[in-house]
Amino acid sequence: MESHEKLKQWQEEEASIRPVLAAPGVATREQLRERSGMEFLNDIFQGKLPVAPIGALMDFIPVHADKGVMIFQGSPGPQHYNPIGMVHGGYAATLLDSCVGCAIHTMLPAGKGYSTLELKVNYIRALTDKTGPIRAEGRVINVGSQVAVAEGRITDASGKLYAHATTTCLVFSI
Ligand SMILES: CC(C)(COP(=O)(O)OP(=O)(O)OC[C@H]1O[C@@H](n2cnc3c(N)ncnc32)[C@H](O)[C@@H]1OP(=O)(O)O)[C@@H](O)C(=O)NCCC(=O)NCCSC(=O)Cc1ccccc1
Repeated sequence: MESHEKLKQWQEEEASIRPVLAAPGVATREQLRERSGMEFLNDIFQGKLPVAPIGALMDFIPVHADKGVMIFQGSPGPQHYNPIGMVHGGYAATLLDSCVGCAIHTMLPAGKGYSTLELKVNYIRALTDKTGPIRAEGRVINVGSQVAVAEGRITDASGKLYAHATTTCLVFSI
């Protein structure tokens, strides 16, 4: 697909998903415990559970979840800058932490939770307010009974890579 077609597709997908999402908030422990990771994320997509407040703060949304895969989309703007002229590294780190963690969550059964133990980010090229929509795509590498690992990549609609990450998460009963 040509990059301008992909850009249009990304913009249309974001426009169709945003109105369905519920207000930002935090699920109760019971809502978390009784759903598998896929059920939990599907309920967020259907507006039955709140979206993450960090997404509202930093202006990114979930756009896709499947077994082992999670994608967020955002458009970096002036509010995300550091004082030296490009998007703060925390923006990419936040999207990458989100997509790799949720990718792991898609593999967990009901009654299991997770938390990031470690995140390693490589910044390949600077994000700016001209970059346009970007996607952070997380993919599971392995999910064990106690430890899960995943990787994530931030790209624009032309496929240009901006940052990538690996994570180690703890898996535990909730
Ligand atoms: C530049 C480099 C570090 C090294 O790249 P190289 O190994 O030499 O690789 P390569 O030559 O392949 O170039 C790759 C791309 O880089 C571009 N480019 C190259 N040289 C320059 C240059 N001199 N100036 C500008 N751009 C340059 C080049 O055109 C190409 O892009 P293109 O293919 O044309 O689209 C690159 O990895 C990078 O920008 N990473 C992102 C770092 C980042 O955003 N960190 C997070 C923010 S920091 C933060 O927030 C901390 C903080 C907090 C609070 C307060 C203050 C600070």
